[in-house]
Amino acid sequence: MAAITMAEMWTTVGSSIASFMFVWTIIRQYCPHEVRLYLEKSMQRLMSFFNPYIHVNIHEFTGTRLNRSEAYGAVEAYLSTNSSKSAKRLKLEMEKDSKKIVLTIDEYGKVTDEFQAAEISWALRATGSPQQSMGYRQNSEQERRYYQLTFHKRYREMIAESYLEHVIKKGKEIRVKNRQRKLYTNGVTDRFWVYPKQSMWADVQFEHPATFDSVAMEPEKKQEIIEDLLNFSQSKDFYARIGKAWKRGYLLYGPPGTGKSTMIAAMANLLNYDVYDLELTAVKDNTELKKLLIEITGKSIIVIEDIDCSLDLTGQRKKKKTEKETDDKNEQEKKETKSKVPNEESLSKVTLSGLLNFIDGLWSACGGERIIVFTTNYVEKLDPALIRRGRMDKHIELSYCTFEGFKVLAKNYLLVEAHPSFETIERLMEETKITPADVAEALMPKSRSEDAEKCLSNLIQALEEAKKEAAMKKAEEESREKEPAKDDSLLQDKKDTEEPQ
Ligand SMILES: Nc1ncnc2c1ncn2[C@@H]1O[C@H](COP(=O)(O)OP(=O)(O)OP(=O)(O)O)[C@@H](O)[C@H]1O
Ligand SMILES: [Mg+2]
Repeated sequence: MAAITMAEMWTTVGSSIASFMFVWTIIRQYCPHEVRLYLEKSMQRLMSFFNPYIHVNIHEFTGTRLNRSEAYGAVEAYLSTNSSKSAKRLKLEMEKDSKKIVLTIDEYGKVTDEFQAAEISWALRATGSPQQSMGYRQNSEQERRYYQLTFHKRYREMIAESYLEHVIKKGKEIRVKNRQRKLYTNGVTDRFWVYPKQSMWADVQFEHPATFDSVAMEPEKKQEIIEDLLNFSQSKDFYARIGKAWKRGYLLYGPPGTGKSTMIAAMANLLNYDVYDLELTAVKDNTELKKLLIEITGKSIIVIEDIDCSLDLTGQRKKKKTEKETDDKNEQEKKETKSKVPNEESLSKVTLSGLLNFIDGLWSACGGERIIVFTTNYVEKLDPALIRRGRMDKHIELSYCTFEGFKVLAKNYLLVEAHPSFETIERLMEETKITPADVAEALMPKSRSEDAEKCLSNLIQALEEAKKEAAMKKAEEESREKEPAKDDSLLQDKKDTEEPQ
């Protein structure tokens, strides 16, 4: 009797489910969109009464904002790392400003995640009607996508307190890693005055291939710089604790061709930062400098190349003090800078104080996580205030090529780590000065037939020529030094012979 009742009961349940499904299908197909939404919501409410699972929705667009929500973007990036392993419905995306293609779950696709032994599931859903969706323009009728996070209610606290933070943090990191980095320049500022709403910076994709592996310098020094940079990029909390803006200044100095610009590219590639190449001579005045600064985002390197030639920043303070100094000295100074600074006065009114404010004034703290790099060939010409620690925190000298530096270049250019000619090269490098740029040029195969052997002999030849040239220069200088003495002695002789008369 009981068995018959059970069978009957299951039949009744089965047929009720079937009729419900039938009615639901009719509703989905024929009911107006608003009615369907209303019924769906009511159903969800009813189900959630018995359901131990909690849902959290992260919408692509919130309120009236036309921009995608940051949280949605972060979740999407986070899910792109594990969804390809477990989800069955995937979609391929390539966001604007992203250099990578990403696979994320497609609409109605699902993916599971594990965190502190809790099983969490993610799904991509959409409300509204897809037919009416028009790109990013939103209204209540259009399709709105959202990620739905589902977990058991016993994990409520853990999810709210740590899991969501973990997802957003990881997602942001992935987005930063995947984004296409930019190289900005202010060389075309005129367009700002024509179209005031446009950015003062023009940009191109940053694609410099230099890395610290390709920079020729002593391994210990290189390691120290890498650690310094990595330490800076991970020290947000430290800077907040000590009450200092999250930025760091590097002064790279040394003769031309020793790798200053190469190192900046390597820094940007190491930290995944954008590069803002600031052309000071194209900045009209201090106000414009401030405007440029405000537009610079975080995770960026601001570069001012050849700071000694950019403007007469070296002299402006001193000029006031030394007005009474002899005209000769001023003439000499003018001659020294003239060749490097064409029409500087007519181009820019940026002052030293404007630049000092740019580096560490109140405005410099907007944005955070910035590195400022100055490069110069003549560190001694710079105003001490400009390069004092706190402004330029780390001074790095890039100098002539050492044997260690050569070994890096030989490995990169020729794939050679040891060779009988290395001994000669080491000896010659101790005897003469050669820039890494010259070494790199000598090691570069000039035709397909040039092998490592030939390139190394090219370098030996270049070193020998540099040695001869240096010897000749030295001899010339010595003879020039002796000449006045010779003249003096001739004069003395003449005097001696004239005196008895
Ligand atoms: N330390 C280095 N390691 C690797 N390559 C280098 C190094 N120095 C120079 N080079 C090579 O020489 C070329 C010129 O170097 P770079 O432009 O970095 O020199 P620089 O110090 O910025 O010179 P300048 O003072 O004239 O601007 C680069 O393209 C690079 O190939
Ligand atoms: Mg350079």
